[in-house]
Amino acid sequence: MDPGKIDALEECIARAIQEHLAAGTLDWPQLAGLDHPVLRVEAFLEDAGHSAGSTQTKKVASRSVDLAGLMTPTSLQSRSPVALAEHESVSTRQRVLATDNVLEEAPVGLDDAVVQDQDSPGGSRRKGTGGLRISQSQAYQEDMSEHQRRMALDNRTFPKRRKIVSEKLVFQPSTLDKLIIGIWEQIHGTLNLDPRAISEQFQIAPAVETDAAEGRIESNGDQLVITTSMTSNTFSNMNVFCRKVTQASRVSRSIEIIVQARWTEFFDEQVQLRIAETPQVSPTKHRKAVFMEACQDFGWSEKELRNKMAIWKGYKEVKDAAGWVALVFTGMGIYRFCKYRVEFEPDAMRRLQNLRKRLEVGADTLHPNWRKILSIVGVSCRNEYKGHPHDWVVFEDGRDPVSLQSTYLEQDAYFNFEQIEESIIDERVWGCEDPRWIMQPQNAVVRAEGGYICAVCSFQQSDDPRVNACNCFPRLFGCLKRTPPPVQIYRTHNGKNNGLQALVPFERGAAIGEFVGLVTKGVRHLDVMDGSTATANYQIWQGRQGNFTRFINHSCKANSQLSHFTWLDTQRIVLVSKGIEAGTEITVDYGDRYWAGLDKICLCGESCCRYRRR
Ligand SMILES: C[S@@+](CC[C@H](N)C(=O)[O-])C[C@H]1O[C@@H](n2cnc3c(N)ncnc32)[C@H](O)[C@@H]1O
Repeated sequence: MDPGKIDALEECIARAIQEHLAAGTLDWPQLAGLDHPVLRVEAFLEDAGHSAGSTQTKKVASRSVDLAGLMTPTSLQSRSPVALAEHESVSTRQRVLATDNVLEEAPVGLDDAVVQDQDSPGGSRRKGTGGLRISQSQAYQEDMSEHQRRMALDNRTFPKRRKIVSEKLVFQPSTLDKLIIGIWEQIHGTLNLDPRAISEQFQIAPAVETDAAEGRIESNGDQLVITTSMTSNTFSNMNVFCRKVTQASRVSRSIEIIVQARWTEFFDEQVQLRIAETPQVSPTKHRKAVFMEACQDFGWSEKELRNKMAIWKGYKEVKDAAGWVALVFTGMGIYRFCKYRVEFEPDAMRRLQNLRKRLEVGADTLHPNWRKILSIVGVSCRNEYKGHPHDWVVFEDGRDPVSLQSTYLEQDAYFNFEQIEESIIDERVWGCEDPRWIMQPQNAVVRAEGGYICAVCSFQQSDDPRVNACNCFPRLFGCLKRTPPPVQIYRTHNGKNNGLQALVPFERGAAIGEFVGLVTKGVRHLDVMDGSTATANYQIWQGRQGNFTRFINHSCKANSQLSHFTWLDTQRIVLVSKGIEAGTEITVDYGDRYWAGLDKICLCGESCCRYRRR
């Protein structure tokens, strides 16, 4: 089919539907019995082609027509007061959408069908005029309560990927900051601490002769020689092998550090034991004797061991403050941190202490086997935190995390929240259709071959990483397996209940996650995200299902933004960073409509706050 012709036809069909319905008010008495009749009109265009089996069907129009707005005064008269009240509120609501001009195409039918007659006394007489355009009239007093709690998207372009010079980040991140960020990155990384995987890794790592299907790794004297040809099969084997070796070396780094920290404890215990046995000898002498014994066993010089011990002592101090979890998941930063000891002051240690439980939440939920590695140093402990990392609410002051559910039970005894990765379509509302579907002209040709072109970068999109070339949001679409991002739900200290905190920095333009929930419609007086395409208006409700984006608070000077992005012809709402520092609260601007008439005041604390007063 010629895409140009289809577009023209689509236009005609849509106009024909509109004109037909706009031709006059509906005088169907049967409508009177319904509270809020909505007619859904869908049009499909089929090109049967010349040969059998080449039929192509294409949806060209999808409209929801609010029949309430097209009813004549006669049919309205016979309706109940409740229905009339509903009718009033619907008309007001739709006007709000129209005047805000948020929807490119609001549900048709009502806005121009019911207009205020300015000439009549009191201005309240209604007249049916038909017509399906979005009203520009502002004559109605808006009923703010009708559209409050509805978040709007920021339709400006995505934040550009450049690093902003932060007001606070005048200095480079301190070594402690680097250490902490390194730990969070490991926790949210691919470290595999499953004992079976570890033993497999350790079998392959020291195995000098490993026969990958076509590649071969052999020992040549004291060198490793890798003979392999770069065919895709061999490359794939090499990828697996390289990943295993890298994993093994990361795991062995974790083991090395926990063993060295534990050895330091053994050393001190040994000194204490000797002092207890022969108290007449001075502690310094005992210490020296134990030290010399160790030098001999290690085969190292005094200087060598002394230097190493200084660093290992640092490991132990980090462990005493932040727990074993900090050592198991530590990045390379710990060596520098312990070697130079520039930040080993009480404040830093307190900061690490306050992180301990939070790190454990991340490690227990993302790496349920991590504690097993501690058996190497004779420590046994069970996981404390089960489920999803975002099933827990953490505290900045180091208090024990609490279950997410427990933080809402007071307001809602039946509160529960299912963590989901992809939005769920509310079938009662949409049947088996996804209202987020977008017909992108540039995909008219490639779609027939199963392809999709990104409207932003013009490269091909695919869930298969080998085919995908769109790199707009690689963390979310097309490239990597999605894992929970390094963020935690935490208890805010300024009355906003829970909020979302960034554990690592998110550079400007980076996607943090997708706003997912139940894709529905018609939710009122609850927090929802309004979304719209050219053919449908929908809402995403996160009341019972969703992800961490459900817990983002508003700020009048937000550090992230919710924007549209079309992935595989389906509109997605993506949380994009505007430049976020590690340890700060992630915020978005809910927009005016959310706060309009809402019985709450904004606690963002910014000098530019727009909703400080009711
Ligand atoms: C989407 S929820 C965000 C998570 C919420 N704080 C919670 O604990 O579930 C939106 C609600 O959070 C609160 N909130 C978010 N931002 C706020 C702000 N800047 N000032 C006051 N309350 C805020 C309001 O109660 C608002 O209705």
